[in-house]
Amino acid sequence: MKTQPSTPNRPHLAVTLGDPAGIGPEVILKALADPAIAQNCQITLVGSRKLLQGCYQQLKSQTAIADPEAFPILDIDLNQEAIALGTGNAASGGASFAYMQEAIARTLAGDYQAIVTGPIAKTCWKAAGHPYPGQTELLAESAQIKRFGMLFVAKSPHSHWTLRTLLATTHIPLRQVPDALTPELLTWKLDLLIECLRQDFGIETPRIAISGLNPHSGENGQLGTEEKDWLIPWIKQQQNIHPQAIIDGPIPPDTLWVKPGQAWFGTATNAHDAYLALYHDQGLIPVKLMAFDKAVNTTIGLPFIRTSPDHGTAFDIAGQGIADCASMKSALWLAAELGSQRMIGGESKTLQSK
Ligand SMILES: NC(=O)C1=CN([C@@H]2O[C@H](COP(=O)(O)OP(=O)(O)OC[C@H]3O[C@@H](n4cnc5c(N)ncnc54)[C@H](O)[C@@H]3O)[C@@H](O)[C@H]2O)C=CC1
Ligand SMILES: NCC(=O)COP(=O)(O)O
Repeated sequence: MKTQPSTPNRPHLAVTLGDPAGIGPEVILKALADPAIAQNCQITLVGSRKLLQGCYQQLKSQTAIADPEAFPILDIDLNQEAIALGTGNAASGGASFAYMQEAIARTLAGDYQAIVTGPIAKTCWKAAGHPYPGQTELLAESAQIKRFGMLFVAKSPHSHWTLRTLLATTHIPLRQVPDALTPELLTWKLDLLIECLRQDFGIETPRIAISGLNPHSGENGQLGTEEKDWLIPWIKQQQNIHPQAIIDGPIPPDTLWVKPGQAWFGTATNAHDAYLALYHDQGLIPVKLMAFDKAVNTTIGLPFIRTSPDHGTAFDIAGQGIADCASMKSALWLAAELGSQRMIGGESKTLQSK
């Protein structure tokens, strides 16, 4: 295994390949073709060396792609013959699960400051006998953390404004959402968000917008009662508990995204520092509309940094060389930035040559 020089404040990132039948290896090697990334952090690739080599050899004549041998590789070569690009199955799910287990164990042992994960398919994990809703839940369980959150971070290339969206509930059926949403759940999600904004983004006096659940936030109970019954009183209570913050809401879910949309394109300057969406698609439809090629999925509440691109395994285009690596690049940048910040234990620091 080759090693890279260890430089102060240059965090060490474990980068898992994700599902080997998907676009994870391709977007990772494409992203690492930008030399600025490795200037700001140390990278160890976690996954099959053979697969990385195959990806590199296949694509090197048609696109800018890094030679995987330029990085240390934790080689995990599982069931290679049963894995076919574009077809996720139990073998590919078992492999991506093993990559994650290795990265998590070594990160918990102190080898890495951050894990950047390639996308996995939940169905393939299930087929391999690992029925987790996602990587987020595996990370939290392994770190023995009960309170964690899925926060999407995207920096606008138009205005440089940063969109931050926390999901209050994540991978559960829509039908279960109203019952899962409770004042207790929202209280600790909001606490996590406020702490993350302070620690990782240097925002001591955050402005946070909270979505309603029902159309028009229930229209005073006529279109749904959750807002009237508990969400409005809960927000008032939280405003008293967090006097340093401004907590707005419940904002009708359709209009909540107008201001961030304008801020993204540079036509508004007074958008909030973060948005709390009550369920997966309420938050991720606007995030992906604005920033599919930019957004980073981060897990907050863990004892280490975790980032990931916002997209999935894209089995439909795997092996074609056409996958866009921009979201993976953003995930690597953000992990390096947050890692170096936490290492110096200080204020927000923006990396060079971004
Ligand atoms: N962080 C993670 O591990 C995530 C995993 N997934 C998983 O991915 C699998 C597939 O999910 P889908 O809903 O189909 O979402 P997807 O993001 O994999 O694909 C949706 C569409 O976007 C395209 N696309 C995705 N990433 C792209 C890229 N980098 N460049 C160009 N085109 C790209 C795909 O070709 C497809 O047409 C599921 O099993 C899901 O669980 C989904 C989201 C995140
Ligand atoms: N839609 C977001 C998503 O699927 C993220 O999943 P994971 O990071 O928990 O694997």
